[in-house]
Amino acid sequence: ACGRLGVLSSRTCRAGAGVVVSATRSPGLGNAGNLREGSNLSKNWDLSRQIGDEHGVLIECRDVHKSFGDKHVLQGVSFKIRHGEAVGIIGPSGTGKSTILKVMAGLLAPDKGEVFICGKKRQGLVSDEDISGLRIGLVFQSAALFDSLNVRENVGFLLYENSKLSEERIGELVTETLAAVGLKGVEERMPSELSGGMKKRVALARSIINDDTKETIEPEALLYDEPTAGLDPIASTVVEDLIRSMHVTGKDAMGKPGKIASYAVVTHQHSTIRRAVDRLLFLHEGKIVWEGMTEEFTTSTNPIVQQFASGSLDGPIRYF
Ligand SMILES: Nc1ncnc2c1ncn2[C@@H]1O[C@H](COP(=O)(O)OP(=O)(O)OP(=O)(O)O)[C@@H](O)[C@H]1O
Repeated sequence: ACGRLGVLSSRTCRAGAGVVVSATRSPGLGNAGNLREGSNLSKNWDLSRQIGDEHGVLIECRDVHKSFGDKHVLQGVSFKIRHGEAVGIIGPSGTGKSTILKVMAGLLAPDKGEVFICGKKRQGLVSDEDISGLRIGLVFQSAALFDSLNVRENVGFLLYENSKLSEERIGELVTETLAAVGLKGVEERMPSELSGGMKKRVALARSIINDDTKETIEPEALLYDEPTAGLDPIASTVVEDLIRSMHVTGKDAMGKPGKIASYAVVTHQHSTIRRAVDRLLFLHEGKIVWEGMTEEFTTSTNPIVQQFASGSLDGPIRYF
């Protein structure tokens, strides 16, 4: 056991709610990417400057492979996420979307290929590295709150376990962070007393809370695994807007500027694609088969994208 709450091993404490990895800070850059589709994109971005350009790249996966037993899940996945980007990762079930998030977060090591964080090649897993520089938070699909801890202990978990802050200061930070995600007066509630949407917001608060006495404070990249799964349309909108509001381009529930430099969202929900992301990566059979801006998703002529966008049973994607 580790820390004041004493419920998990120290390794789990570090790699659990908010993953923190080593890297250096990088300068800002607007939305961009190695865009394979998109005739009218050049009016928005100087592509000749940005394609192949390493400037502003926070996370890069290069030819990443990952197998579980004889299942070759990731079969050469390559992409870049730049500073300022809001990226969606979509694709059929079981195609490896959660797996690539865990690889990016440093919770899973690729069998082959590399992950670069701000241009620096990651060696090993996040728990083996020093904590400094770019922080990557992973918000799990299930919200993954600890059932035996109340909201305050869940949100403050990493600080109770790993920081030297007083309990009083952690309590204040928890309240401030809950307010940033639009929650008030729920600190002493147990997870079982919250709705699904509230649980997701508590999980978001846990991934953005910071020890404000440390030099490197907030996570700069957040990875969300199906943040709106199982929510009704209105609760989904609340979470989608919250994700946007925490981005550098948005304002949080308290009207303060967002602090998250970039984020990636795995989702199956059209509303989340439309509302919370700007650029999409389509993963199918272990590879990125399409990249494009969100508005191109419904107009793409790529048969895989067309089938996925329409939900048709006819097309290259087969489940049975
Ligand atoms: N730790 C593991 N051990 C064994 N198999 C695994 C493990 N993690 C994932 N898999 C398998 O890898 C494949 C990809 O899983 P993953 O969760 O990444 O897919 P996904 O695209 O996120 O799916 P969904 O959209 O249904 O959530 C699945 O077949 C899954 O069963």
